[in-house]
Amino acid sequence: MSSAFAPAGEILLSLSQQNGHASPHPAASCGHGQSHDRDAAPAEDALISARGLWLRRGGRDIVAGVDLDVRRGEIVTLIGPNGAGKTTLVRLVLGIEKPDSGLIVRPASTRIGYVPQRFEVDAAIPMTVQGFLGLGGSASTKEMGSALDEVGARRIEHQQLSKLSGGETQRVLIARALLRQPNLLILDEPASGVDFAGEAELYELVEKLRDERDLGVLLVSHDLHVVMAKSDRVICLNGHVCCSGEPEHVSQHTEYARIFGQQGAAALSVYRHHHDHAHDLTGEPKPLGADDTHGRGS
Ligand SMILES: Nc1ncnc2c1ncn2[C@@H]1O[C@H](COP(=O)(O)OP(=O)(O)OP(=O)(O)O)[C@@H](O)[C@H]1O
Repeated sequence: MSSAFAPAGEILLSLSQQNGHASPHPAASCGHGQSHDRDAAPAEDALISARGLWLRRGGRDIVAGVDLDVRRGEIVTLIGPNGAGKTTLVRLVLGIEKPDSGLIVRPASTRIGYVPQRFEVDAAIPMTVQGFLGLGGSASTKEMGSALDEVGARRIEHQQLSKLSGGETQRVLIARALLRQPNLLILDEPASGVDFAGEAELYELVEKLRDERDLGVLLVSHDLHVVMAKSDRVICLNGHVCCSGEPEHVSQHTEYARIFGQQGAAALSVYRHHHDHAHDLTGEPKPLGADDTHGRGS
């Protein structure tokens, strides 16, 4: 295995192909806005770029020839069936896992805030939300309060972590990620363990943070309705990239239809028909406002 590191931490990892990998999976070229050309240069304006990532474990390719770019101000969502390699791809992007081959470029200016898929709280260890946010000691009480304000969780500042609901826990984890002042937020299934209404609210929150902070967002989600409503680009993964691009394009791709069937087709139409109103967090209709720049409603 060979590796090359560029100055100033720009190229995190560049490995030549190993383990007898052939060329990228043939289905990884659907031409829906995401490049899958092994020779394509990483995007210059991306917060993070990956080219030709491969990870092989237990005799099979878990991530096979995947390209990825996330830029400021866009929400990119990874979808795919269980075991498709979504979390593994996130781990590769974060540098937690090392690919067998491929290239990951992260400019020195990129600051990542990460919200993990699972977070176990040991009820035997007493810790308030504020105490948790203060772990590591770099944030002031004011900064912690302000991050909790931003995620709509100020009122639980002094509650025990172990007593929080799923949605509250996710908000606290997002607040913790914001304390790093990220320009790239990576969330692995932020709505797992959250009910339907809470899920919609969480994605509203992610969209609000993207808008207000001009963040790039890389999201893993199973909820196709929300994905299709909130994402600027979708990457449908099944080891390799089945298809990718704007939600409309992805929804018309045969691989997407094969994986998600009727449920997948319905997911887009629910959100992308023309409409003259939006809905608030309680589901009540409201007029389209100036902030409904994406024209998304229900
Ligand atoms: N270190 C490893 N060794 C062997 N297999 C692994 C390893 N890491 C992940 N896998 C396998 O790779 C596959 C992809 O896992 P991953 O968690 O990335 O999928 P996912 O798309 O996030 O799934 P889910 O939607 O269920 O969360 C799974 O079958 C998993 O068991």
